[in-house]
Parts: sequence; structure tokens; C-alpha cells
Amino acid sequence: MHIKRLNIEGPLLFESRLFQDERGYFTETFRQDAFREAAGDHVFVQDNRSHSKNPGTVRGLHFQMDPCAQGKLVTCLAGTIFDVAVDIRPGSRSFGQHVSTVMSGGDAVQFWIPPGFAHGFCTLTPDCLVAYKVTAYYSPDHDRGLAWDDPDLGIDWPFDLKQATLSEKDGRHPRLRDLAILEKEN
Ligand SMILES: Cc1cn([C@H]2C[C@H](O)[C@@H](COP(=O)(O)OP(=O)(O)O[C@H]3O[C@@H](C)C(=O)[C@@H](O)[C@H]3O)O2)c(=O)[nH]c1=O
Repeated sequence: MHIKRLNIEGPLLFESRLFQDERGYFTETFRQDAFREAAGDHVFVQDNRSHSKNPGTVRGLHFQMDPCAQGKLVTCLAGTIFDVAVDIRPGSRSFGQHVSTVMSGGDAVQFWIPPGFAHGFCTLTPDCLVAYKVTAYYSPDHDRGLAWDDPDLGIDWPFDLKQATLSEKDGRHPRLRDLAILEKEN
């Protein structure tokens, strides 16, 4: 398993080896030992999957408040997505900055996003399947969002933003500067 560190302390890219043969391929998608060594002790308690029909679908940016903050290990099983994690850890040196990656079905890459980040993605092809493990259960009471197109975040979404498809909920998240929960710390 190859592990790539990114510009922000915390998020990681895990790349597994693909064993190809005439049948197709085999790959290990998760190893507790390699994960723990690189990312620390986290326990995954829930696995999720979403399907997005159209390119230009945006989901995010989402996070859960403490004590239900979630670390997420994200992978793309089909299609191609642009995935992004924004640092909203109070007091972090990289607060408000983000890291991103493009992931496709079959490339055996997993994106580790620790608790304290807002996460989202957009789809670049039809029929994107995204699967992810999380370290805390879904809690609607702690579920929060951040505006995916907040200009202060400077995310270079690689599609025509005017064509974005998103949920009603994702269309009304606050900008980073208006996130009340963070005002005091930063
Ligand atoms: C996230 C989640 C949603 N739901 C329900 C609530 C709602 O009725 C329906 C759809 O939820 P959402 O619109 O929030 O789904 P979605 O926009 O796909 O939300 C996901 O987006 C990505 C970017 C993430 O990072 C995830 O953690 C999660 O927030 O599914 C659960 O039952 N369990 C869950 O864990």
C-alpha cells in the first residue's frame, strides 16, 4: 500500500496494488495495520455508498459537529469524481485551506479525510459510485454544511459551475466566514 501525504497535515491518499489478470483485477481496499500506522487509531463504524446519475452533481460540503465528527475514508468505485476536503479545525494553521484529488473507479485509491474537515465532491462522468467508511455514526442533529462554492475557499471545481446539480439542502449552506460555530476560535 502506497501512502501519499498532502499539503495539509492529516488527509492522506492510500493507493493499493492492483493485481491484474485475464479475469480482471484483485485489490485490497483496507488494511487496519497500514491505516493505523499512517493515520492513527480510528475505528470505522459505518459504511456508506452513493450513486450520482449525472456529471456535474455536487454533494457537500458536509461535516458533523463534535462529539459526532467523522473521519472518512472515501473511494470511487465507478465513474470519476473530484473530491475535496476543507480544513475547518479550529486553530489549525491551514484553517480554510483545502486538498483535493480526482479518483476513478478501478484506480484503487482511497482518500482519508480526518475529523475536522468538511468534505464534498463533484462528479465528472455519469453514474458515479462513491463508497466510504466513517468513524462516527450519522447524526442528523450534528450534520452541518459549508457552501461548496464559497469564493473564500478558492476551490477550482473542474466543471461548468452553472450546470451543477445539488440537493436543496446543499444550496443553502453558509459561507466559511458565517459558520457561527467557528467564529470564536478563528
Ligand atoms: C449521510 C447520511 C444520510 N442519510 C440519509 C439522510 C437523507 O435523507 C439521505 C440523503 O442524505 P444526504 O443528502 O446528506 O446525502 P449526501 O449528500 O450524499 O451526503 C454525503 O455527502 C458526502 C459529501 C459526505 O461527506 C457524506 O458524509 C454525506 O454527508 O440519506 C442517512 O440515513 N445516513 C447517512 O449517513
